[in-house]
Amino acid sequence: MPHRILIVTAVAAEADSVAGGLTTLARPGGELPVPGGLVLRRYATERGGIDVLVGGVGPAAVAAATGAALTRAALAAEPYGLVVSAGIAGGFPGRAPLGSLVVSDAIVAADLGADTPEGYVPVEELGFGRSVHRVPDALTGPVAAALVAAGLPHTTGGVLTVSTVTGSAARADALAARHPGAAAEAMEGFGVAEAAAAHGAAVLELRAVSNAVGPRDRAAWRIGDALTALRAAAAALVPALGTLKDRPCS
Ligand SMILES: O=C(O)c1cccc(C(=O)CC[C@H]2O[C@@H](n3cnc4c(=O)[nH]cnc43)[C@H](O)[C@@H]2O)c1
Repeated sequence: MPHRILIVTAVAAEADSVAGGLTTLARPGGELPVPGGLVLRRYATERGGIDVLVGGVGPAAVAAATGAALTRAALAAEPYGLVVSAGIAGGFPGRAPLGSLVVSDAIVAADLGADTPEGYVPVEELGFGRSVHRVPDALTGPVAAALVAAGLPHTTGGVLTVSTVTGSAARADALAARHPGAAAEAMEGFGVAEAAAAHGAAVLELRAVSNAVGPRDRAAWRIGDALTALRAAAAALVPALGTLKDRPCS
């Protein structure tokens, strides 16, 4: 069975960057509707197909969209082996500078738990659910190597999924202390990961840093630079994506 990959972004600008990078090596294969008013943009490579989906902002919207795309693929007997959550993100200062890339070694729901007088308690400690998808080295390693080969600055680390963008130093410090391996925060990775895991697909998160995690400073955002980096990463990854083994996260 050919290797099939689904790349999920939150918004169209991110999907445009990914598509721009893919088309340096992959052939456009048209568009396909997905139930729920979604559209897949399709690309063909020598090793299999890559589909790009705009799944919406936030973990709930993107999980629903990713689930719809995965279900369509399963019903069509063309399941995805790998799902990639891609887009812009906030980078933790000192770990992921503006314009650089982050490859996930873990995808973490940073606020899926309970606040208690003793502090935050993740769902695992409450006795239900999970808040972490660990990404195997077999996925993270080749992707990071492809970015190195293309000369693209990157960090390998945890990517936090939040429902509220961090806007204060106190919140940034609390997240960094609770998740010392975190390199970036965004709003979709965990939703994509939950949908992928439900279908037995491997999952990876790839982020380009548009802003620092910390006090809100809209003037300091570098969304254009991040979208340019995302495009370069997509181009660099086409050969690597086709060689990755399908390994679900743990
Ligand atoms: O209004 C603000 O202060 C603000 C700051 C950063 C980002 C936003 C967004 O609405 C973008 C959300 C969108 O982009 C991803 N993203 C980018 N930077 C971050 C971040 O620092 N923390 C969380 N998400 C971020 C996210 O995945 C969404 O798709 C607003």
